[in-house]
Amino acid sequence: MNNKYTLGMIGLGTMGRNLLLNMADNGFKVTGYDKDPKMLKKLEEDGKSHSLIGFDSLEDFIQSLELPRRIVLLVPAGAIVDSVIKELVPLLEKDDMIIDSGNSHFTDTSRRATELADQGIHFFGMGISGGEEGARFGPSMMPGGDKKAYEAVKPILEAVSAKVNGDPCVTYIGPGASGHFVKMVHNGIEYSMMQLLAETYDLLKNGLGYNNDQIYALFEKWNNGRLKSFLLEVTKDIFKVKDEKTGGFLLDYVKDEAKSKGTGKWTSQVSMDLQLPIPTINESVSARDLSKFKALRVSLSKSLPHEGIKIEDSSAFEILLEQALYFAMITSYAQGLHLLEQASVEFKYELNLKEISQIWRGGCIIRAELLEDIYQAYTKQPALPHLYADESIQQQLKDILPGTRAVVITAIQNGIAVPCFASALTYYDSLRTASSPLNLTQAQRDFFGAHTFERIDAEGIFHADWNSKNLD
Ligand SMILES: NC(=O)C1=CN([C@@H]2O[C@H](COP(=O)(O)OP(=O)(O)OC[C@H]3O[C@@H](n4cnc5c(N)ncnc54)[C@H](OP(=O)(O)O)[C@@H]3O)[C@@H](O)[C@H]2O)C=CC1
Ligand SMILES: O=C(CO)[C@H](O)[C@H](O)COP(=O)(O)O
Repeated sequence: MNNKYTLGMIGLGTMGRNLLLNMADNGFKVTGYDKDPKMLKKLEEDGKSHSLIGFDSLEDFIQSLELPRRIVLLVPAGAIVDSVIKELVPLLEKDDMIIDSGNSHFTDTSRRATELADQGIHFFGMGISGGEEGARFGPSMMPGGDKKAYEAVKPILEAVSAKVNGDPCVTYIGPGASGHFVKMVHNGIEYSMMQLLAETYDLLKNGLGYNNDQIYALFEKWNNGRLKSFLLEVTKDIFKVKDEKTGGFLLDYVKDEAKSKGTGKWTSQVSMDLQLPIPTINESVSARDLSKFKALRVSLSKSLPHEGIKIEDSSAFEILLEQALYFAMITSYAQGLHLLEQASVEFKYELNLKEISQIWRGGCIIRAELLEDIYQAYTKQPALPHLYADESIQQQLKDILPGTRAVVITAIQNGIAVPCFASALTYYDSLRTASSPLNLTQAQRDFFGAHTFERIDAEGIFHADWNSKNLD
């Protein structure tokens, strides 16, 4: 009888431990390794009912796995992944598999896959989303790269993933580092949705003068409608939590400086490289970075004070704000999906946006009712050039556009910063404009740098002497 383990996890922190417990719940014979003995103890305590045990020796851990070995890494992204791989490789045999499930940068994943393939080891990058709860009870997973390696873990991944209408929230994403690329863009959308909820909070608190109980009630109402989503659900709950120290609301004592681990920034960086604009996601990255200038903000708030104008009709504004939030959520997904489409061409990822929207419907941080409509849009037209091109999305955008404009105008009049709301609206207006003013940009470039331009009435490349020509 084979007493070896089917799969081994390296890194038994928040994600690794919970994913391993989930695998054990689903009847898989699994084990883990962590360099921190406390993590092993915690795994064994939490996994008592499955007699789950871990190893504190990497050699023993590797020897305990059946061949070819299936090893999942859930360690912090970056240099740690390289150092774990370096330690692992001398202990592995040809055809063993390493699955990096952390938030690794996609270029690191490409490099590691190439280096390991040279040594006969199958490596693939797999984004995972859902946080602690998701890992424990059903995440969404985005595996890409070595298909043979994926096939070897597919039954395990399908069993532990979240399910929507019986469909597992995991699918083979595509070749190369596509799995990590898609997870990175997922996080870009996540940043944007989080910033939109923060701007909504600002408008309710500082525009309407709502207290935390009122905001909770409104978010709860919205979460029973088309805005229903994981992020709105957890955000609403934050408004209920009391601080043990002061007895007030904990949120009111949290410092307004947002941290980040890099995935949002990477999404913006690659969008610039691919010249595929995602301005609302970019604004959400900048908003976190701007928040870090707390001392400067405090000082400028004294020298540049602003008298806020209170919004009078709160009931009417609530309705408009719900529309604006929905508009900007659609736009956040639209930008992320557009970037995926471009990256698919550029990096030959063979991405299937229908399947990606399908596996995002459950388990992950950006899961939302709206993803069902998005999934339907890509089911109807797999080659949809942009989410805005879908008729049913267009109908929804038309209905909520006036409300969105009203909210952005009101915010600007009241001096409330709404970078993501404003940018979503401006993105929409830019994309629905057949004749943009960028003919002027081309003329300027040709004027000062002889950069040439194209004409709308003739083929070819042109240059003009703008200094003297046709002066009236
Ligand atoms: N937390 C989340 O919600 C999500 C996280 N991720 C990604 O998953 C990855 C893991 O995240 P998370 O579980 O939160 O991180 P944690 O820090 O909770 O867990 C990582 C674990 O790996 C251990 N570790 C570090 N170096 C080694 C090593 N050389 N050998 C063995 N074990 C090691 C750490 O030990 P020690 O602490 O002693 O260093 C720790 O126990 C990251 O890439 C993260 O970005 C992805 C989706 C969601
Ligand atoms: O991947 C995730 C969820 O999908 C993580 O929660 C993510 O690392 C959070 O990112 P950041 O720390 O930059 O806010």
